[in-house]
Amino acid sequence: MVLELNRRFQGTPYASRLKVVIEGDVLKCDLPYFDICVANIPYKISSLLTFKLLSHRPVFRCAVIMYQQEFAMRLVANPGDSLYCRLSVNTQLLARVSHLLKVSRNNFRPPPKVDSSVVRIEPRQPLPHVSFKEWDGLVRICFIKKNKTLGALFKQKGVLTLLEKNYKTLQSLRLSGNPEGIAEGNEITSEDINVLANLMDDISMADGEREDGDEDEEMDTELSSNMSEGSSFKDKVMGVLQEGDFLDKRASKLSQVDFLYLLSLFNKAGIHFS
Ligand SMILES: C[S@+](CC[C@H](N)C(=O)[O-])C[C@H]1O[C@@H](n2cnc3c(N)ncnc32)[C@H](O)[C@@H]1O
Repeated sequence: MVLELNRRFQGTPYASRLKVVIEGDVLKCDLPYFDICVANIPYKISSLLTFKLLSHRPVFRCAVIMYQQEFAMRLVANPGDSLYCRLSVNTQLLARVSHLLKVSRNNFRPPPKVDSSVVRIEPRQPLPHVSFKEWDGLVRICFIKKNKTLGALFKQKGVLTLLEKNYKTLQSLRLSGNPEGIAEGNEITSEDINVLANLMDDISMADGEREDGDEDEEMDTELSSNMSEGSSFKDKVMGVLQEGDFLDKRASKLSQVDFLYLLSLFNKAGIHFS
């Protein structure tokens, strides 16, 4: 991995530090200030390294990284694309990502088993004002099955039980006058992004293949509920979706702005995801 400092240092005593070489595990070492990162990375650390870079402060200008092609296509996927997933939404919250070029496995001797792609990552400046835990909590639910309507997803007992538990906890914190425990929509912090890096750890290359799996049924059984049909909390959740015209929408087609709007509607109704 090559980290490059700004060209304005050229001709100054700092010129010898224009490029930095650090020996060590990139996931464990502290990275210095840098403007540009160019890297051909081991693909198994794709998520962790990407979110480590995105949590680095001060924010870098640009990273050009080679990934396994399917991972790269998921990073840059747009709403409606078949590979659009939680990884795309979370990365694009923090950065503008663009696909630069495909690199066939036949460009290497011996050829590896997979094709590659080079992607450019430019962190957003400023970062959006959102609690990342809240954001990812919402996105996680919406992508349990990305082609299912949000109305159907949020009706699941497991989802309602989880949200009602958060809701009641926050209500009692408010009543007990302990607002510190209450999650507010605030500026994204590097702590938030570290949370993200850990969450992303379980977004494996197989994530896209899970879209028609049984995760929603798993949630139903894992989080058993006493909630009766037509309970007032369920009505509250459905009311939020209706207010934003989200009942018949599907995560596979929602943009960043849609997710931010939906999160703001839930939070306004006192419903939180973390
Ligand atoms: C240039 S190769 C690219 C390999 C190819 N993209 C792949 O995934 O098989 C990656 C280089 O990163 C090094 N490497 C592996 N894990 C690392 C880590 N955690 N920190 C720093 N370098 C690492 C390897 O020794 C290797 O030289």
